Amino acid sequence: GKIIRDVMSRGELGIIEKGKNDLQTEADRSAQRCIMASLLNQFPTLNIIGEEGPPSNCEVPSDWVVTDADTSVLGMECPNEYLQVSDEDIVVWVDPLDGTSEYTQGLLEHVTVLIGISVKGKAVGGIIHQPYFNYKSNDALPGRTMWGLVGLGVGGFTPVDPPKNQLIVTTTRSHSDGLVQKALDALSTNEIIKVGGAGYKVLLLMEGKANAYVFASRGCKKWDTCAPEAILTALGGQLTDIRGEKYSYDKDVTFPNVGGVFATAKGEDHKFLINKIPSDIRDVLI
Ligand SMILES: Nc1ncnc2c1ncn2[C@@H]1O[C@H](COP(=O)(O)O)[C@@H](O)[C@H]1OP(=O)(O)O
Ligand SMILES: [Mg+2]
Ligand SMILES: [Mg+2]
Ligand SMILES: [Mg+2]
Repeated sequence: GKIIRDVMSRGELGIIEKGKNDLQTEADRSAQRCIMASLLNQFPTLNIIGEEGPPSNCEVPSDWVVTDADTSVLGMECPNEYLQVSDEDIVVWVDPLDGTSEYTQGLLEHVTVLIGISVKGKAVGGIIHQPYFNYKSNDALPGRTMWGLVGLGVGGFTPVDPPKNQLIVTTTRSHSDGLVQKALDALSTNEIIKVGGAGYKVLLLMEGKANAYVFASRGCKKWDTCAPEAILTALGGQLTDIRGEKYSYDKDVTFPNVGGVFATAKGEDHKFLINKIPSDIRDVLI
C-alpha cells in the first residue's frame, strides 16, 4: 500500500497500455514485485500467479521484503479442513493493484491490493488491502487490511448486513458495454453504484452498501475474484459467474472469467437474482 501511495505522490505513474482499456502503472509493477518477493522469500516453492506476469525479476530493495506477520491472526485455530493441505494444492492469486483505471484518474478509494489463496481450486483465503482508506482524514493512518478464511471468519473490518427490501447493485464504471447494461436492466434495480475494481465492489457488499455485484463481461480475471470471493464466502455471501457456476482457481485454469461475475451479499438469494438474467444474455458469456 505504501509503494502504491509513494508512486502516486511522486507523480510519475509510468503508464503502459497492455491492451484496450487495460493499463499498467509503475505502482502495479512495483507492488507485484514486493508481494512476489515477500511470499517467495518465505515459501520458495509456492505457486503464485500475478496479474503483471511471472516473477522474473524479484530483485527488490531489501525494505520491500515483508517478513513480519499478523500475530493476532496466527494465534487463531486453523480449521481442521486445512491441516492436511500440501503445497501443491495451493495457488496464490495476486492482483497488486485492482482498479488501475481509477488509480490513474485519482479515484483512490476504489484501489485495492488483492491476494487470494486457493486450495484444490477453491477460493478459501483472501486479503484485501485498501491503501487509501481514510486518506482524507488527518487523524488516522491511511489504509486498512481485511482478511477472510472460509471456515474461520473475517477480520479487519466490521461487516454490515445488506440493505433490506431493495436491490442495490454495484457494477463497473470503466469497462461497461451493451451486454453489461442489458444484464443490469433485467434486474430492475432500485439503485446502481458504479465504482472501480472487483475488490472495492465486494467491500460494498460486505459493508452494507449493496446487495449484489453484477458484471456481464469477460473482463475480470482469476486474480480479480479469488481474494474477494474467499472473503465474501467466509462471511456467508457468494461469488459465481452469471449462470451461478463457481470458478476454479487451480494452477492450470485460464485467466479470464469468461462467464462474468455475479456476487451477492450474505443473506441474499443468489439463485433467485441470477434467474432474473435472461438466458440470451447468459448464453453469450460461455
Ligand atoms: N476489459 C478489461 N480489461 C482489463 N481488466 C479488466 C477489464 N474489465 C475488468 N478488468 C479488471 O477487473 C477489475 C474490475 O473491473 P471494473 O473496475 O471494470 O468493474 C478492473 O479494475 C480490472 O482489474 P485491474 O484494475 O487490476 O486491471
Ligand atoms: Mg490490470
Ligand atoms: Mg484487478
Ligand atoms: Mg490489477
